[in-house]
Amino acid sequence: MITKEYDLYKKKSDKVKALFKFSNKDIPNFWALKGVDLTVYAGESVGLIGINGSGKSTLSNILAGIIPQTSGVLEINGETSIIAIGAGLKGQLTGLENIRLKCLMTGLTNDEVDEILDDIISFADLGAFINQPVKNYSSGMKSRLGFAIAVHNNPDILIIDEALSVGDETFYQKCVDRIEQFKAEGKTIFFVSHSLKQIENICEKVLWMHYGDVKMYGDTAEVVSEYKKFISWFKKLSAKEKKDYQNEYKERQTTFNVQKLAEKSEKLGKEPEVLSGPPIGKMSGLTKFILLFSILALLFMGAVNIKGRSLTSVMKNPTILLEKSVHSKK
Ligand SMILES: Nc1ncnc2c1ncn2[C@@H]1O[C@H](COP(=O)(O)OP(=O)(O)OP(=O)(O)O)[C@@H](O)[C@H]1O
Repeated sequence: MITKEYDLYKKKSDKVKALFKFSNKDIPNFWALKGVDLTVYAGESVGLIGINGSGKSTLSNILAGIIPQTSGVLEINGETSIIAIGAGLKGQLTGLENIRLKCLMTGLTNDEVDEILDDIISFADLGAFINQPVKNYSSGMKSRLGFAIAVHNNPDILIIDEALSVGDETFYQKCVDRIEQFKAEGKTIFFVSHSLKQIENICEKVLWMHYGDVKMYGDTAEVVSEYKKFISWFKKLSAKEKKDYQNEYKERQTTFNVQKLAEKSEKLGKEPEVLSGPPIGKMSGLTKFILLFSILALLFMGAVNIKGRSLTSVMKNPTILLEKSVHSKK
């Protein structure tokens, strides 16, 4: 059961302040994922759908290893590669430099990059723009470059987050052909899109995310049909009803907690596992106390050392730390 909790600090300094507070009550938090439990097999292509803010990108970034989950075990068999508009591309570098950089980062040698360079350039089909800084690219051009690099790195799991919604029809078809080839090779595809047409075209299965929960997971036709019913029901609501509905679900995302996760897991017969520690401001009072005590002890030992005094003499008379150091007296 994967969860993702974000801290909603207004300023970075609030995060530091939170470290010195022994109560965690006032720290605003938000559960973007409230326990996602899913098994996807090699060769499957899974579409991720849901209204804005339902958790699709959060889930795909966790799958790609870009951000860590707050709790839950994620078992990934193989290399992942994510294509999101502009993700991982460096704006100051040219398209060509970005290709080399991203390929080297995935472990290829310079010689190996040279071997696939022409193919990537030809797939991206950016003409002279390949030598321009990526910051001058349109979103469609960034998507072309991202897609070309990702597919040539030959991942086992390809995650495509809205990257095909900005390209033109010709490029879209070229990507679909490549995705079909990937599927035939037994690779797994996660495809995030607001275009149900694209989802129906590419995916056999669909995961419908709804305010951090899995609303439905199953065959594309079935899930898309239920999703369409929901969208048309939602559209018919008055502006106030829509707002109330959204507020109610958002509220559930702020009041969610480990206890509720445990209850949910129990219902599903699952054991919740907390992997990573809580965000720093959310550590328990005792942990914060131990951490602060250790920092103060280190600073104290540092000061004793700098002053050239023995620990016992400082313990007997701490004010000698304020005197000139023993070294400077010499
Ligand atoms: N870094 C962050 N800090 C705080 N909240 C975040 C952060 N990233 C995402 N969120 C919140 O988590 C929720 C899920 O966001 P996410 O981007 O995963 O949704 P999405 O389904 O991909 O939305 P969209 O369709 O608009 O792209 C949203 O309410 C968003 O505001």
